[in-house]
Amino acid sequence: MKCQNCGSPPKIKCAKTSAILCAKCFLDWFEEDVHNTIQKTLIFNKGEKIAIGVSGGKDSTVLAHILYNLNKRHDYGLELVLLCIDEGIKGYRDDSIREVRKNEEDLGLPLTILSYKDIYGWTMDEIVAKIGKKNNCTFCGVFRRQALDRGAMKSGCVKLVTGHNADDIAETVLMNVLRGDIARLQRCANAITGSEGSLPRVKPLKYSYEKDIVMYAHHKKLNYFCTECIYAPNSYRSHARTYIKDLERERPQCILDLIYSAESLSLKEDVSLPNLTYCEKCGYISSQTMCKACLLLYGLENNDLTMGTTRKSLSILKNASGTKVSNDQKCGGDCSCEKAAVDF
Ligand SMILES: Nc1ncnc2c1ncn2[C@@H]1O[C@H](COP(=O)(O)OP(=O)(O)OP(=O)(O)O)[C@@H](O)[C@H]1O
Repeated sequence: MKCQNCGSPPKIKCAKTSAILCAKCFLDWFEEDVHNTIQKTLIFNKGEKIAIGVSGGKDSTVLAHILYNLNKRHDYGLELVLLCIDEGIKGYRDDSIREVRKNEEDLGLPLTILSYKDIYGWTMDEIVAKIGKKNNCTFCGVFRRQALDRGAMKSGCVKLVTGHNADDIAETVLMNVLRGDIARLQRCANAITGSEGSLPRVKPLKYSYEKDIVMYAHHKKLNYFCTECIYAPNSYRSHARTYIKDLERERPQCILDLIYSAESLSLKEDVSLPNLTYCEKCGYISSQTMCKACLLLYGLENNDLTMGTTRKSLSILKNASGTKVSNDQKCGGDCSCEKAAVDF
């Protein structure tokens, strides 16, 4: 067998295309594939300041390196900065932050680290000590989403880039189908998400397969942290992930097809979307009078250990604000393991 591109001894089978390539041709192909996504989806404009959300994991590490290289090679004209959120999870995030710092050194990009403790007054370790492991992913996802937004805005960035890959998005599509969440289903596969008032979030790896990302990191010898969050439960997402991995073994194209299916959807006119306003407490964009993070903090501070369940949140929100609330005030966020299939 030979590399299909240059005839050298082959090393890698691309998960996305099934092509057999040598390491060099694979690395070139992978970078150009991400470049094509960026070109096709028009996610950047020249001169923009962009925050890259870096957790120290493989996806965001690969994302930071590729964006850095493509920005120079193709003259995107972007000003790139790194943004890391420290959730306060000992034995997990403190270790991954060490990898983030290595990326900072390797790339020479400015890094900002913001902590839940500073923003919300609580670490995830403290939250879990209080509420247990059952709903902790809801807190983490909601808090991280806001923290990333706040961090990026504070640094003067106009967009936030995340390392969500094709597998992540296919899982989210499937979860939204299974939950019948049509509004999220329609937008969860977009390359740019985010509504008025919150920063646009972009996903340049949305068509990149997880297996190819791992191969890229391996052959580029990138440092990354690869331990699952110690608080991640047996979540709904992990079932979707297992199911898609099984399907992928039979037919690798299924990951892209799930994404294409969601991209092709359009909402019927009678599907109503929430109106956006600003949180009365903290001023963050919200579809209710109190944003999700303030609602969760309210529950924590008032010793309501059942907070995070939709019904309970709804009743607390009603009591706290005296206003009418809709079913949109569900748990949500960007944590990969939490039960809701949120758009990011
Ligand atoms: N603590 C964090 N700080 C900054 N960005 C984060 C953080 N956690 C997640 N993100 C962003 O959200 C994306 C998806 O989150 P996910 O939970 O899948 O990350 P991960 O599995 O910890 O790491 P990675 O996606 O980098 O492999 C990440 O690629 C990253 O861009």
